[in-house]
Parts: sequence; structure tokens; C-alpha cells
Amino acid sequence: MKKIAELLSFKEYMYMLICVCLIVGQVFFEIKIPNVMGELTDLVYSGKADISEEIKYGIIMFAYAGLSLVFSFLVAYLVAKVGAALDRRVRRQTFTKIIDFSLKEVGDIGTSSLIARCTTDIYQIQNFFVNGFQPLIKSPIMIIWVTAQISGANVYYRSATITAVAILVAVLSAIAILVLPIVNKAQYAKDELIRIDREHLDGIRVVHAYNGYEKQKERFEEANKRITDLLLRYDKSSALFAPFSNMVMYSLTVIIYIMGAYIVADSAKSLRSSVSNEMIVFVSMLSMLISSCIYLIIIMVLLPNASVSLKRIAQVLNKKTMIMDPEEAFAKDPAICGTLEFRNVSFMYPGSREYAIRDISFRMEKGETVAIVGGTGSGKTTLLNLIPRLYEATEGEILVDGVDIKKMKLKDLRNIFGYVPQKSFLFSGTIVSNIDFGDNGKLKKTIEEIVKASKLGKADEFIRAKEGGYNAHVEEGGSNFSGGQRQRLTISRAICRDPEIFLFDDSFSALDYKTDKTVREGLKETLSGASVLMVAQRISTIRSADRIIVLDNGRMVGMGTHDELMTSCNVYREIVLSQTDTEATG
Ligand SMILES: Nc1ncnc2c1ncn2[C@@H]1O[C@H](COP(=O)(O)OP(=O)(O)OP(=O)(O)O)[C@@H](O)[C@H]1O
Repeated sequence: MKKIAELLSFKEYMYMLICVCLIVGQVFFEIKIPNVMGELTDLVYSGKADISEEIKYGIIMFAYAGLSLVFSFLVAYLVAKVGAALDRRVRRQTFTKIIDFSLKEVGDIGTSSLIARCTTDIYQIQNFFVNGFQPLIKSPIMIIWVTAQISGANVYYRSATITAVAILVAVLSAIAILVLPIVNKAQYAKDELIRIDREHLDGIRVVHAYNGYEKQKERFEEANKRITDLLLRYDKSSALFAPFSNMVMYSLTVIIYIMGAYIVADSAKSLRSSVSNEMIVFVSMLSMLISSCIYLIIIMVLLPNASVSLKRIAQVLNKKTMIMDPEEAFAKDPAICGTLEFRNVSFMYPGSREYAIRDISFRMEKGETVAIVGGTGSGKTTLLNLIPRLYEATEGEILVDGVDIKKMKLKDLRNIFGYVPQKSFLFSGTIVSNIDFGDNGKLKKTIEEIVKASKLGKADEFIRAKEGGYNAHVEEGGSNFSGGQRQRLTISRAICRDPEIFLFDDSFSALDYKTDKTVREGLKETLSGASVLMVAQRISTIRSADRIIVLDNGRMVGMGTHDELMTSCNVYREIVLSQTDTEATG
């Protein structure tokens, strides 16, 4: 809450203050109306009123009602203005926070939940603020003011009112308390629904190819039913609000009229007009009092929705980012570049009890090409992900250019690498915006440099063949490109970054053997200064590496050249033999 409150500017706080003043004005004018009505009734009973005087009272009441309406409109306008600004800032703040999250924090909350929090939860908060602010401030003021006004009224009226209000508040508050856990569950059930939708869309090819509709429908239906049941329970509980409140209000009005009738009958004839007048004014005040109580309680029903959303946003904003800049950053020596060292590095995924990699030590010199090979799940990707600190090593040290990566500014560290992930990822935009992506602390790339990188990544030819060439549109996830084309574009992106160290995570797997070879040779010739750490499954891809690291079950079981490992490392030899002769020998 504090974090959200901090997002408002001084000017916006002033707007809120003005709103409060306007609401006080609104209440003042609304309360004036029954008082004027009382005076008019007195006048009518006295028999001294002429029509012009009655019209005068009518105009006064009309003016009060009009002023209250204008004030209400001004409040709504200012609140909408502040609400829109708040909405925008909460959205920005949440997105900025998520951008800083490491894979661990994203995993902790879950991608679908993060999407829901950035969209529906922020909307709930904004909606509550815009629609709830006015009644939230106005109702208590109205209740206090009206109570003060009717405090001098007949003791029977007062006792009946106090009893009715007490019943109303107790019952409606109990309903509101009942509703809170339902809202909480419904919000999380929505996350689950988004997760299923997302998964279905991501895996749509598999669903179609495997006729998996029924299974998907079942999963969706299950989650959908859960959310419908919860919403139904919420609606059923909230549905009691209006009828119950109306019942209390009408019953009380009837009770007051019955009491009034007895009181008038018992009064002296000369006092009857003023006693009936008191009753009429009291009933008008009463309707204001009860409707304010109802508004306040309706707000209490909407509040759980907003407060759950607020809590979910606060969880994101307060989540500690585990991977961040050190307090005192270490500037690396510019003369040393392209070296990488692992010192007894181990890593365990959050929530896992087993090490994904264990006690890894090696050193890569500038300009060297080191390949990592190993069976499925042996820890190759994990090892690579630790270098740009996508995850934090559990034990040991990783040094880049002689500096512990934890002591470097994240931006400086990541500027050193050209990272190509296992799954080629393209952003929606153009080819140019995808190749020239991010910031590497150097000058913005020229189109010539982008083309040069694309030529090296063997992407230039198909880019030119595309309609629009380098400005061709890239759809979400790069879905209008083939797997191989996506891989070449992501390789070109890494080359364009002009890094000291390339990190390739099985980045040549979707290329045919010839292209794989040409790209690697091109890289070696043109970027002879850059070091390369590459994960690859194909022996033909890694065979010419200066050194090959063999992983097995997270442990390093061999290191050396292809020929050395063929004689010294069983695991390596088995991998080579398991591949066809053509693949193994290139
Ligand atoms: N996010 C994660 N959470 C928990 N465990 C994980 C996670 N990612 C990977 N693992 C586990 O860590 C181990 C190493 O996985 P990793 O992806 O590094 O293997 P890999 O050698 O790259 O495999 P492949 O060749 O199949 O890509 C595996 O046992 C895997 O199940």
C-alpha cells in the first residue's frame, strides 16, 4: 500500500484533498435539502404560504441538488484523472520490477500469474479507486453529519435507527468477511486459467497434431468450473446485500411512520404539525443515513477484490531480486578480455534437492573455442546460464576477465557476451530490430554492421528474399520464420553485438551440416579475437574446438581435444560412437 501511495505526485495528493473538500460540500448541500423541505412543510402547515414563497423553497432545493451534482461530477473527474495516472505508474513499476527478475523470481511467482498481476490485478485496483473513492469518503462523512443532525430527534426514532443500523452493519460485515477468502481463491484460479490458455496456445501444434482437444478441453473445463463455482459463491453472498439493505431501510421507514402516527396522535393539536414535520425530515435523513451505510458496505464487498489484487501486486513489487548489482562494483581491466574461469562451481535449482552441475572447474583463454558435450540433462545449459548470471551459482566462483562475476555490474557483465539460447527467440518487430537488439554499451549499430552480422550468421540471403528485406515484419515469437531461419537470426544478433565471448547453447542444431560448418568457419575467420563457449550435441560441430568438456550427470568427466578424449574418456567415446559415422567424423 505504501509503495502504491508513493506513486502519487504532490499535485495528485492535492487533487485528492480538493476531492475531499468537494465531497464535504456535496454532503452539506444534500443535507440541506430535507432541512429546507422541513421549513417548507412548516410553511404549508401554517397556512401562511403563498405560491411564490413555495416556489422559492423549490428553487433553493433544486439549487442545492444541482450544486451537489456539480461537485459530484468534479470529484468523479479528478478521481478518474488520478486513477489513470496511478494505473499507468503501477503498471510501469510492476513491469520494471519484472524486467529485473531473474529466472528464479519468475519461476517463484509463475509466468501466468505475473501476466494476470500485470493486467487484471492492476485493473481491479484502478477500478476500485475510481469507483470506490467517492462513496468511501462520502459515506462516513454523511453518516457522521446525519447522525449529528438527528441526534436531537425523538428518542423512539433514534433507538429504532440505532438498532436497524447495528443489524445492517453486523450482517453485511459478516457477509463481507465471508466473501474475502472466496475472492482470494478466485484470483488464483484465474491464474490457473491463464496458464492453461497460454500453454494451449504455445503448444497448439502439438494439440492439433495429437488430436489433444478433448484433454485440453477437460483441463480448461476443470479450471473454468472451479472459477465459476467460486464466482457463483461470491455472487450469491453479495446478492444478499441489496435485498437485505432495502428490507432494513423499508422496515425502518415503516416503523418510524408507525411510531410517528402514535406520537402525532398523542401530541397536543397545536404541536401536531411540527411533530409530523419532524417525522418527515427524520425519514428523509434516515434514507441518507441508510444508503450511506449500504454504500460503505458495498465498498467493503468490492474491497476484498482490490485488496487481494493489491497484495498480489505488492508481492511482485516487494519481491527481492536475488541477482543484482553488487554494492561496490569492480571495474575489470580493459586489457584483459575474453577469458572465463569456473572454480569448483556447483548449482542446484531452487526447490530441487539435487545438484544440476557439481564441482566444475576449467579455464577458457581469449580466442579459444571450448565446447561442452554430454547426454541429455547432463547440465550443459545450466552451466552456460550461470555465466551471464541468469541463475546464481550455489557454490564456487565464476570469473570473467579475471573478475568474479558477482562483483561486476550486471550490465557490464552482460555486455561481454553474445548469448544464443537453445530456443531461438524472436521479438515481434522487424528483422533489423531483432538483430540490433538490446544495448552492448557501444555505439548504435549501423545498417552496414547489421548486414555484415547477418552475412556471417548466414541469414542475409533469406532476409533479402523476404518481402521488405531487412525491414520485413517479424511476428510474435518469430512464427513467420522457419526454425533454421530463427536460429540464423539469433546467431546474427549475437554477432552484431560484437562480444568478447560467445555463448552458444546448441545454437547450430537447426542448421544443416553445411551451413553449420560455414557459420562456424566464418566466425573463426572474422572474429578471431572472440572466445567461444558452445554447447552442442553434434560431434561434427565441436570436433574442431580447441578443447571439449564432457559432462555426465552434472559432473565434468573429461576435458581435452577430440583426439585426446577419444582415447581417455569413455563417455565421450560413447557419444561419438552413438552418432552415425558421417556425423561423428564430419
Ligand atoms: N528450471 C529447472 N528447475 C529444476 N530443474 C531443472 C531446471 N532446468 C533444468 N533442470 C534439471 O537440471 C538438469 C540439467 O539440465 P540442463 O538443461 O542443464 O541439461 P542439458 O545438458 O542442457 O540437457 P539437454 O541436452 O537436454 O538440453 C536436468 O536434470 C534437469 O532436469
